[in-house]
Amino acid sequence: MRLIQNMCTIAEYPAPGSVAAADCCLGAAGRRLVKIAVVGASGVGKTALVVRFLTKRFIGDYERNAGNLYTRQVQIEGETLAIQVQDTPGIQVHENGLSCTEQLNRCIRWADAVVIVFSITDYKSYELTGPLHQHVQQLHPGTRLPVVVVANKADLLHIKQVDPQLGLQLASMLGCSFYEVSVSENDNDVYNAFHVLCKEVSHKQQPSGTPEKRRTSLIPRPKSPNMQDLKRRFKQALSAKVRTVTSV
Ligand SMILES: Nc1nc2c(ncn2[C@@H]2O[C@H](COP(=O)(O)OP(=O)(O)OP(=O)(O)O)[C@@H](O)[C@H]2O)c(=O)[nH]1
Repeated sequence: MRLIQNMCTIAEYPAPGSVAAADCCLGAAGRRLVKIAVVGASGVGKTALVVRFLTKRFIGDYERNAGNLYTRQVQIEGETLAIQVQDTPGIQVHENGLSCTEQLNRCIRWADAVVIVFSITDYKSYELTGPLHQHVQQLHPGTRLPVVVVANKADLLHIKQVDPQLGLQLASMLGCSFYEVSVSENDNDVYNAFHVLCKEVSHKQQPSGTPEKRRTSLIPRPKSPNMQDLKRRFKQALSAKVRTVTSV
């Protein structure tokens, strides 16, 4: 697809701790980089969502993906950020819980933020959201990774299995933003979901005391009155008064 640039696969990630990985806060042209992984059960519309975000188009049929990485730039609060979006293979659910491949775990560890997608036409995909969120947080010990929950296929109301209210409740319980979208019908909500996530990561990446903050503290304060000058003027006024009094 022509609008998609810099595509590569999960296998090409720098290993955590490598020099390339340490550099990963900066993208091309020294822009700040935000890395987002899109995860969820198979068939919920992850690829469709990513393609919609990148191209504003809905194509309809996608190959089962092997984990492609896409790049685009986004304006967040006046700054152009480089965004890498990782599409991931669908997660299988087994009786004893999630079955995440090492490839998927590597991808989640790599990410600065995660989009968890379920389909309102697939209750099992909704049930996966809680355990998946927990799994994501476990792979990022010591920090709270920004996560957005997206309920897709809102256009398929006639075969709905999940009430949007349930998605909203779950997301707020998990402390995540929630978007109900129809990737096939609307690109605004899709964009908003990614935008909110990028903003959250951007704020997290900006430690206090960064140039932005320091700049504000360097704004020149109004000059305090010059004490020497004040004293001199006070003395002048006083002696003038004394002179007037003496002359009377
Ligand atoms: N009606 C409708 N169909 C959708 C929507 N989003 C995706 N689909 C369809 O759902 C099917 C699966 O979409 P994919 O994007 O391939 O899903 P996926 O989660 O990437 O699937 P895996 O690669 O198997 O993990 C495709 O036929 C899409 O056209 C939507 O919002 N509405």
